[in-house]
Amino acid sequence: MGDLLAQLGSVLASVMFVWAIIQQYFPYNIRNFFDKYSQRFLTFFYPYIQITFNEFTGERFKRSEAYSAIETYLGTTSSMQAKRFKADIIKNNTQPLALSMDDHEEVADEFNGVKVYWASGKNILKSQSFSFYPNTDEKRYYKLTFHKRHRELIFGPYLNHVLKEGREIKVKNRLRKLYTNNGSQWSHVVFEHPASFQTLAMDPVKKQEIVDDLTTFSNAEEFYNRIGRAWKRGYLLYGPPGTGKSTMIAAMANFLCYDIYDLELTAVKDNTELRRLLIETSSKSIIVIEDIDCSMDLTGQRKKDKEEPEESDPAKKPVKPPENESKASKVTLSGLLNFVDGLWSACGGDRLIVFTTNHVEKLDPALIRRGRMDKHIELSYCGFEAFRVLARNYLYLETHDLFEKIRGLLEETQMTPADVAENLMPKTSPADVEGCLRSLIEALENTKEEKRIEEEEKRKKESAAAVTAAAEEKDEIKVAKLVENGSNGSI
Ligand SMILES: Nc1ncnc2c1ncn2[C@@H]1O[C@H](COP(=O)(O)OP(=O)(O)OP(=O)(O)O)[C@@H](O)[C@H]1O
Ligand SMILES: [Mg+2]
Repeated sequence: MGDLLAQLGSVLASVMFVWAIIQQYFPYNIRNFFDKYSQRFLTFFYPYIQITFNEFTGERFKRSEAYSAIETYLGTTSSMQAKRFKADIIKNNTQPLALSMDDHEEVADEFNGVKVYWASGKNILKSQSFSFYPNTDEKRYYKLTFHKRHRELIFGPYLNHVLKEGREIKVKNRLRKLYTNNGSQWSHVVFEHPASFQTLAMDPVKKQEIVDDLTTFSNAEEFYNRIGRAWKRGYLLYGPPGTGKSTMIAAMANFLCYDIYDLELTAVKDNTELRRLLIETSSKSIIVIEDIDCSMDLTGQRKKDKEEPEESDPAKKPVKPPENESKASKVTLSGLLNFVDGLWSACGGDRLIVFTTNHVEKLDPALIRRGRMDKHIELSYCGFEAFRVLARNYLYLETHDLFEKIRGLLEETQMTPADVAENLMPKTSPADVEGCLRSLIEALENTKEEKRIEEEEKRKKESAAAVTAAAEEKDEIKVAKLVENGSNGSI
C-alpha cells in the first residue's frame, strides 16, 4: 500500500512538473492547444459540470453583480467550512464585519439534498504593457461544480436561490442612507436611527398587523409580477403631533433594511422636477412626504371655498407663498397622483410611499383612496399597552403597583406617547422608578384637570350663547308682533 502511494505520488509530481514547464516555457497558443484537448478528453469521462463566475465581465471596470452576490452568499454559507477568509468593515449596527472566502478555498453547499462545490480562485495575467496598477490584472472567479444529472435544478432554482440570498444579505449589511432633496437634487447622510418596532409604543395587535403587512410586501415580488402591478405600497400615517409617525417610519426602514427618501415637496419646483426626483430613487426604499397637508395646496380647487380648520401647531401652518413668488412650487395634486398611481412603475424594485399628516380630514379623498394609500394607520394618544412598552424601554419595568392608577388616568385623558416618554425619562442614575411614575401621574392629573376646566368653560360659553340666542329670538318675536300690529293700524 505504501509503495502504491509512493508511486502515485511520484506520477502526480511528474505530471505537475510537466504542467509547470508547459505553463512556464511554452508559448500561449501551445498552452491553449493543450488546455483545449485535455478539457475535451476530461469531459468525455468526467460526469461533472462546472460554471465559472468571473469578477469582471464585459465592461472592464464593472464588477459583476452575480459575482458580488455569490461572494456575499458564500461568506455566510462557508463560515463553518472554509479556513481562510477575507474581511471587510461594514459599519453596520448589527454586524461590524463582512466575511468572504479567501482565494483558492473550496466549500460544499447543499440544496434540496443535492451537493454542489464552490471554489474560489484567481488568474494572474501578465500585463503586456507597463502598468502602475499590477493588481488590476488579477482576475478572480468562483467555480461551481455539480453532477450533470442535477443540471436543471442547479441552473434554475439553485442559482436563483444563491443570487437572491446574496442580494438580500448585501442589502442587510449595507450602510443605509437618508436622502433629502435640496430642490431637484438628492443629498444623503448615513441613516442610523435606533427606532424599532420593539421600542415603538402602540397597541400590540395593531403593531403586529403592520409588521406582518411589511413582511408580506417585502417578499411579494413574484406576486406583484404575476398580477401585473408595480411592486409598491402606500401607507398613510395620521394622528396628532408626538404620537410616533416619524418614529414609525424609522422603525419601518430598520425593519426592512430600506433607505429613506425624505421628500420636501415645497422645495420641488414643478411636476417635471418631482418626476425626476422620484425616478432617481433606488429600489428597497421608503419615500416619505411628511405633513402632506402642509406641504402645499394639494387639495386643488375643491377645498378653496371650504373653511379650513385652524392648525394647532404653529410650526406646521401651511406655507402659502405670495402669488407672484417665482420660486413657488407648482407641483399639483395630479402630478403627485400620477406617481402614486404607478406611472413611475417603469423603475423596478420595491418602494414604500409614506404620507404623514396631523389632519387626515383635510386631505383630498383622491389622494388617500385605497389603492393609492393601501394602508391607513392611525397613531393616537397613549393607551395602557403603549405605556407598558415605554415603561419597559425607559425604566426596564414590567409591572408596578402604580400601573393600575396610570391605566385609569390614561383612559380618562389624552396624552401623546411623546409626553408620556418625557415624563418617564430618568432624571437620576440609577433611575428613580417610582419618582418617574409619580411624575407621570402628576402630569396626567394636571392634563385631566385642564381638560375639565376647558370643558366647563366651553359649556359655560355654550349656555351663554344659548341665552343670547333666546333673548334675540324673543326680541325678534316682539319686533315681529309690533310690525304686525302696525300693519293692522293699531299703532
Ligand atoms: N409611539 C411612540 N413610541 C415610542 N416613542 C414615541 C412614540 N411617539 C412618540 N415618541 C417619542 O416622541 C418623539 C416624537 O415623536 P415623533 O416625531 O415620531 O412624532 P410625530 O407623530 O412624527 O409628530 P409630528 O406630527 O409632530 O411630526 C420621538 O422622538 C419619540 O421618542
Ligand atoms: Mg413627524
